[in-house]
Amino acid sequence: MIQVEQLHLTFGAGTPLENHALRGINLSIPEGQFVTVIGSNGAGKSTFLNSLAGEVIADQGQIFIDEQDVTLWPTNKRAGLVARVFQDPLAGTCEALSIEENMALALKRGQSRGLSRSIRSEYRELFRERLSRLGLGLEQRLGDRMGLLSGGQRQAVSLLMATLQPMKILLLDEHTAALDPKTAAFVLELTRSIIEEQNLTALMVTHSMRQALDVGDRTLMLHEGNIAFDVQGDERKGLDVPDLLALFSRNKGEELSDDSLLLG
Ligand SMILES: Nc1ncnc2c1ncn2[C@@H]1O[C@H](COP(=O)(O)OP(=O)(O)OP(=O)(O)O)[C@@H](O)[C@H]1O
Repeated sequence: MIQVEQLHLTFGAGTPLENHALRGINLSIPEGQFVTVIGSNGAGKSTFLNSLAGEVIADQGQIFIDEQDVTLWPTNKRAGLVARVFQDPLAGTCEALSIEENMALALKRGQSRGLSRSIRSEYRELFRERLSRLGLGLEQRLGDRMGLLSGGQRQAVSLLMATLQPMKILLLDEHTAALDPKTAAFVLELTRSIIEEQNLTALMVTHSMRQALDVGDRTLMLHEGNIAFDVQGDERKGLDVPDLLALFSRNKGEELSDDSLLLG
């Protein structure tokens, strides 16, 4: 469960480059809900995810995860609660390390213990079991360097790594955008099944309005650092891309000028 109250964040406050990126976001997401997040370039989507992950700390407002006030917690303290997968398949893994070393690091996320002691036979079995569900044969390649894997294989492993240890909140920042359509569909289906199996609360940023409606339980649109609309349940069912555009115009009193949102 995520509760966000009056969240504000300004970059470069008091300088000529001052940018009020988050402007009083209020949001409540129940446990197990899968929320898709859309919005034009610069709307504040990544900044919002960064604030949930603890990578940036809000200037005002509060964030609660499972009723704990995590507003001032740094990233490492939130590691047992929040995990992320980024757009760039290279971002979530270390290419010089093997698949099993990467997975061992993921298992130790937020802890200070070293890597060498962590790869034990019991973990290998767990890694093999998780990798085998991908159907990519990676369970036979535990010792291969991550750098040998394709972008889609790496992104699938990143997703497994993010969800390897118990956690509550999964943040996906356009994690399929750099993949070809077939691989993107595979990673998206994997995402869906992991979220469902582990009953995770998830936010997925996408630049495709179509994908935002096809996936998950609820769709939010951010605009200029705040929520322009928020649809779920019966209201969301049956909505099409033009309906989202109309919803935006109705709520904000302006037309959406960013065509990139219609992609996909
Ligand atoms: N570290 C930073 N320092 C200064 N300004 C920043 C920083 N990070 C983001 N911003 C600014 O905050 C605003 C929101 O950026 P953010 O990256 O959250 O947008 P976004 O909705 O994710 O956009 P995109 O779809 O282009 O990724 C933008 O104006 C951006 O330039």
